[in-house]
Amino acid sequence: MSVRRRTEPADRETLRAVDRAFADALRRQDRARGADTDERVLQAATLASFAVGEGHAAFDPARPQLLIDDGRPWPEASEWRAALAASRWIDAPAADAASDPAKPLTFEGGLLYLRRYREYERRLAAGLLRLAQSDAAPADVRPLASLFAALFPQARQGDLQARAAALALLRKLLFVTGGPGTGKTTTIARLLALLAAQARETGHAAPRIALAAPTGRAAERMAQSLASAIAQMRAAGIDPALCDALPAEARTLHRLLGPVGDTPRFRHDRDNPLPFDAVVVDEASMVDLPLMCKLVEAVPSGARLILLGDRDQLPSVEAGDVLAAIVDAAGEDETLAPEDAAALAPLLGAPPKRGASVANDSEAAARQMSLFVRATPAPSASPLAGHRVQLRRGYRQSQSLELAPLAEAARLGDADRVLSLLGGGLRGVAYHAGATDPLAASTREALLTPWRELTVLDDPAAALERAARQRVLCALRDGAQGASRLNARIEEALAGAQRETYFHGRLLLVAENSYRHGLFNGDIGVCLRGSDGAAVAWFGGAAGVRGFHPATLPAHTGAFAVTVHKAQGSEFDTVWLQMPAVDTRVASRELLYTAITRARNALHLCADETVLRAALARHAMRVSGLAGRLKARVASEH
Ligand SMILES: Nc1ncnc2c1ncn2[C@@H]1O[C@H](COP(=O)(O)OP(=O)(O)OP(=O)(O)O)[C@@H](O)[C@H]1O
Repeated sequence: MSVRRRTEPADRETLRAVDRAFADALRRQDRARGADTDERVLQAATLASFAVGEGHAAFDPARPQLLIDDGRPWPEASEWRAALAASRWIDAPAADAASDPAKPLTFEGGLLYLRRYREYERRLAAGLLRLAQSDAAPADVRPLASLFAALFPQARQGDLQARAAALALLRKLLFVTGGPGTGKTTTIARLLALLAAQARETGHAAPRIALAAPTGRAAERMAQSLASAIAQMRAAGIDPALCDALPAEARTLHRLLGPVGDTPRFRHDRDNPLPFDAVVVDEASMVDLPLMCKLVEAVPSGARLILLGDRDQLPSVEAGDVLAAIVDAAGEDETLAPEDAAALAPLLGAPPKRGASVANDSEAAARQMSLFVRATPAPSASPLAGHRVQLRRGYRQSQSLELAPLAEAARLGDADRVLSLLGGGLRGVAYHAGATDPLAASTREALLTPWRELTVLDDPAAALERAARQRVLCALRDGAQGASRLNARIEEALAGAQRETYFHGRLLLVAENSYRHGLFNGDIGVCLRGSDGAAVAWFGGAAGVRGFHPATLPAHTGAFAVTVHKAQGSEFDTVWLQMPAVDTRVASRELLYTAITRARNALHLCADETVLRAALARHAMRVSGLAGRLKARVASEH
C-alpha cells in the first residue's frame, strides 16, 4: 500500500467494485467457453474502467503509474500491448471506423478504451472536422467596417479580441481561449452583434443564437457578463437594434440539448439538430468527453459553434481534457492564412510589410507582427488551425488584489517565482506558510467574521449576495484538509455542536441537476429561519430569489468549504485556498491556477512550501487520444 493512500483517503488509487466486476464478467464468459483469459488483458480491462472514473478517456499501458503508483510491478508495455492486440475482447479498428459493438474494449493508438469512450472520441473528432470544414465562404466584410471599427478601436493595432471577432465571420467553428478577465465574453457580445449586422446586410433573418455553459452557475454568470457587455455597447452608441438582437439568457448544456427522462440521451442530436444558427458555450474546459461529443453532433452543418474557455484551468471531473486537446490540435500558430488576411483586411488592416516599422508599444508590435501572412502552409497544419484565438491581455482590474503575476507563475508551474511573489507581499494576497487549518487561532476570526454576519440577516436576497462573497477551497473532498471535514468544522464554529441541520445562515451546495426545481449542480443557497422558526433554503435565479423547504431539495451538501472542482465557473470576493498537509497527485498547477483565479478581491493561501512545489511541478494530466486523432486526420488527408 502506498504511503499516499493512508494520508489521503480521497486520492483513492483504489479500484472500484465496478472496475473489478467488469474484468470478472470477461473472465466468467471465457470460462463458460472453457477458455482462460490472459491475466494481462483482465488487468488492463480493470484499469481501462478505472481510468474513466479517474477522468481519463483511456488507459495507457505505458503509464499505469498514472492510475496506481504504489511501486507494484507492471507488465512491460510492448508485451502488454501485444497481449491486448491478441485478445478476443478487444477490437482494433481503423482510425475512422466504428468499433465492433460486440467487443467491450477498443485498442487504438497504443491506448485501451472502453468501447463507448473510444466512440465518443471518434465521433467528437468527426463532428469537429465537419464543422471546421463547413467554414463560411469568405464574404465581403467591407459593409461591416465602420461597425467593426466602433466595436474594436484597436483592431488595426493587432488587438486579439478584434482578430477573434473577425475570424468568427469566416469560421463555423471557433475557439476563443484566455485567462480570467481577458474579455472572452466582451468579445462574444461584439462578435454576435457583427453576425447580426452581417445577416441584416445580406438580407437574412437575425441569427438564432443560443448561449450555454456546463453548470447552472456558469450559465448565470455568462448571462450577467453578456448583459453588461451589451450595456457597454449601448452606452458606446452601437445601433440599439443590433443590441436587441442579442440573447439575454444562457442555459445549461443539458437544458440546451434537452434531456430524455433519466437516460444519457438528449432530444437534440445528429438526427434532430439544435434549431440555432450560432451556439456559444462558455467554460468549455469543464465540458467532459461524452457531453462535448453530443453537443458537437447536435450542431447542424452550416451553424456556428463557438467555444470559450481557459485552457489552463482544471479539466472536467469526468472523462476528458477535451478543451485542452482540441486547442492543442488547433496549434498556437497565430499567423493568418493568406486568404483570411486578404478577406479580413478591411477590418484588421493590411498586414505590415516585412521590415516596415510597426507600432512602438512592444505588445502591439508583436501582435501586428503576428498578422504577417503565413508564407506557406505549416507542414503540421491541422484542419483546426486558424480556428483558435488565445486572448492574452487581462482587463479586469482590482484595486485590492494583485493576482495576475501569481496566476501566471502558477500557470507556468514556476515554483520559485510563486514563492518569491508570495514572500514579497502581493496586494490582497495573504500567504499562511505551513498552515494546515484555517480555523487555527491566527486566522479563525478573519475566516468566520463574514459568515457570522450571515447569521443575523433575514432578507434572502441580501443573504445570498453575502453568501457569494467568501469560500474555502480545498484540493480534496475527504481528509483533514478536505472540504467535507472543514465544512463541518466551520458549521460547528458558527452554530455550535448541537446545531440544527438547516441552521440560520447555513450555506448549501446543490450536488445534482434538478430541472423540476430549476436547481443545478453547483448552485449555492442559504438557509434562513422565518419568524415561525421554519427553515427555508433560498436560491437565486434570473427571476429572483426562490425558497424551498430543505426536505424537498435535490442532493446537497454544506458550502462554506468546497473542492476547487466544484468552484470552477464561480468567483468570490475572498478565497481561502487550503492545500493538503502532504502532497497528493490531485494537487497540480492547474488546480492552483483555477483556485487562485476564483478570487476577486482577496486571496488567503494556506499551504506548506513543499506541497506547493510538488503541486506546481505536476500537470493535471489526462490520457486521451483526441488531440492525436485530430492531428492524425490531417496526416491522412494530406
Ligand atoms: N477591450 C477591452 N477594453 C476595456 N475593457 C475590457 C475590454 N475587454 C474586456 N474588458 C473588461 O474586462 C472585464 C472582463 O471582461 P470579460 O467578462 O469579457 O472577460 P472574460 O474573459 O469573459 O472573463 P471570465 O473568464 O471571468 O468569464 C469586463 O469588465 C470588461 O468590461
